[in-house]
Amino acid sequence: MAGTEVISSSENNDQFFEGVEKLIEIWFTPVKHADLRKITRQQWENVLKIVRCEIISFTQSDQVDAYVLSESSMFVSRRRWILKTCGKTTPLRCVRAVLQLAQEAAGHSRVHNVFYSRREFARPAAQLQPHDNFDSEVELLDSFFGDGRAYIMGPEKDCWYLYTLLPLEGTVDALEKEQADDEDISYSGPEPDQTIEILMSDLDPAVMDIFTRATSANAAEATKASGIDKLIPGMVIDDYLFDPCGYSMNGVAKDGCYMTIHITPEPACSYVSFESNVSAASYEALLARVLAAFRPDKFLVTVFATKDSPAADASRQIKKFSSQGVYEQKDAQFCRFSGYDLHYALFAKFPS
Ligand SMILES: C[S@+](CC[C@H](N)C(=O)[O-])C[C@H]1O[C@@H](n2cnc3c(N)ncnc32)[C@H](O)[C@@H]1O
Repeated sequence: MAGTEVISSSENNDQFFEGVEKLIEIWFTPVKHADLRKITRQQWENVLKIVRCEIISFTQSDQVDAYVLSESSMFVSRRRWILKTCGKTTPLRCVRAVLQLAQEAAGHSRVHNVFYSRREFARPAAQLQPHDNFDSEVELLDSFFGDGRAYIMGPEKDCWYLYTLLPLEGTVDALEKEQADDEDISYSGPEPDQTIEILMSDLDPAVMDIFTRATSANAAEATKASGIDKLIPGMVIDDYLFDPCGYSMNGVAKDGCYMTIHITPEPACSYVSFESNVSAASYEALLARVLAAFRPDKFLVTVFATKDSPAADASRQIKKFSSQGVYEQKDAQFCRFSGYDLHYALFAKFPS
């Protein structure tokens, strides 16, 4: 597919694929009748050409349209757009086109907030501009959004980059209220929101085998054998098994929650990402289930939660998570943004 480049390593002839994704999430200020789902599939296909990837599957709930892509996933809801792409894709190159479509086709002209994040790539120099370094990514984001802030968390090789807007405390709510009054929508305050992401590397080869065509006949078989279907109950699953290996899935629930998992099983570069906006008072059990399913040697976890989210405390608990002595916490950081708290933590298996 357009963005797929499997590079051969000259050292050991192992196949290399950059599983690490770039993740962009844009929230628009609510406007009566505005809805990003008015953007047609053909229009999204044109946008994704700029990114160098394609739509391979689609599912939806009442609140969210979920696309499995040749390189990861896209989620579209009334006022939130999420694009997560791996390999050598170029998601930031399509932002201008998305902002234009949001205005012209969906009725959204005001950006409420933006989150762009990614882990350090296994091979940063192999990325295409602007993704070959964070400074260029920030420069491009600033050219769209103006008042962004950039953060780098964690130690150099395992660091996690984040760009977000930093409206003054209270401004976002005031803007939303003002907009709601103008539009005659009853304003019920900012929506509680939360996202947990678990980015895992150096995974158990026996688990990774499940995500090859040699072991699993199809995606549904891999989903069941790995226990992915049991991670979060009530999800309608749309899964895809690549040939000869590789796996992607989106899950959508009736209440609007989503989950998404992407797997690069090649032994030289094994990588799995898990993400969901499911709300929970504690993420400890979910994290334990994800780790038991994939058995990574190393993982980093991030939790964003608004102050009124049931997960507001869950993000603090991540700091204490130790998984019965299997993992050691290597680093932890905390940031307070307007309306959101963010926790980042890095874990590695205790040496056996
Ligand atoms: C799209 S998937 C999931 C990537 C994800 N970001 C992750 O967490 O690793 C990538 C895996 O599928 C494999 N693959 C096979 N055919 C592919 C294709 N046509 N496009 C993208 N990946 C493909 C890659 O080698 C890799 O193992």
